[in-house]
Amino acid sequence: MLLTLQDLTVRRGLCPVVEAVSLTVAPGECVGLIGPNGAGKTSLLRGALGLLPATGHSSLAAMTPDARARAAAWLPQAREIAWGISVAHLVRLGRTPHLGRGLDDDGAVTHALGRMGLAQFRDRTATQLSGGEQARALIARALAQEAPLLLADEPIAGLDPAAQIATMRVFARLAEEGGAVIASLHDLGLAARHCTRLIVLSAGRLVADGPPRAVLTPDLLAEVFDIRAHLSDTPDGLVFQPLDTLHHHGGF
Ligand SMILES: Nc1ncnc2c1ncn2[C@@H]1O[C@H](COP(=O)(O)OP(=O)(O)OP(=O)(O)O)[C@@H](O)[C@H]1O
Repeated sequence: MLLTLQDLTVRRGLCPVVEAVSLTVAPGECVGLIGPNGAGKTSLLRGALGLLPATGHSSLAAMTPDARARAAAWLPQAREIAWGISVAHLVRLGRTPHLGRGLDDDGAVTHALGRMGLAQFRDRTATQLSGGEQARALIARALAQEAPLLLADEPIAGLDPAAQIATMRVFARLAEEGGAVIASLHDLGLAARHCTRLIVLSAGRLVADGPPRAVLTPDLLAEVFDIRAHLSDTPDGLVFQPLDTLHHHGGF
């Protein structure tokens, strides 16, 4: 297993915002972590990494920082790049856990830039990229780490449609190559099409876990997301379109 969580509970202040979550993630899985705003997705990812205090067990949080940096790459939600360094230099920072180990760091940087369609940007100053380009550069930095597991918090937010699809395909490919990805996502259509498995959080609890077709039922969409949606199997895969809010939870 690349990740094991047992009864992971994360508190912010006195309130548990993630409650007794248990799950395992195996090589080959591209997992979409879904749930409404405030459901606890970021808290779960950060708790699993040991970046937030948590009770219960996380196999990653239990590792030494060096071992963890080789076991898992982390793409946080904040996308701002503060340093006026080249894109290649930024992506190379992802190699930090491996430096001095005689690995092909230049090759890993070039490969990660290529995967994110940034080869022509490698010598540009990172702070002079557009918001979406900066987001792709930060994904490339996480890819350059070449860890078996990637945890990504809303990785496709702010990307144009082509870049969103391409990024989800990169994640699916990582899983096919024997790694695993856990990405928090709000776009349920892309989650349904590209993930092998969806994990649903609602008010800090894991309420569904399985293949997209089994998880995205009308009842779950109504109960957890407060929406009605169209779902159909097509030659292009599962197509999901939100149609309306149900206002069970009051709407705005
Ligand atoms: N620093 C904090 N102090 C207290 N409560 C917090 C803090 N950060 C987050 N919370 C609360 O914890 C809960 C879970 O937040 P979290 O960011 O994990 O949700 P999320 O599912 O990632 O949401 P979103 O989709 O909006 O990013 C929310 O109710 C939020 O208000």
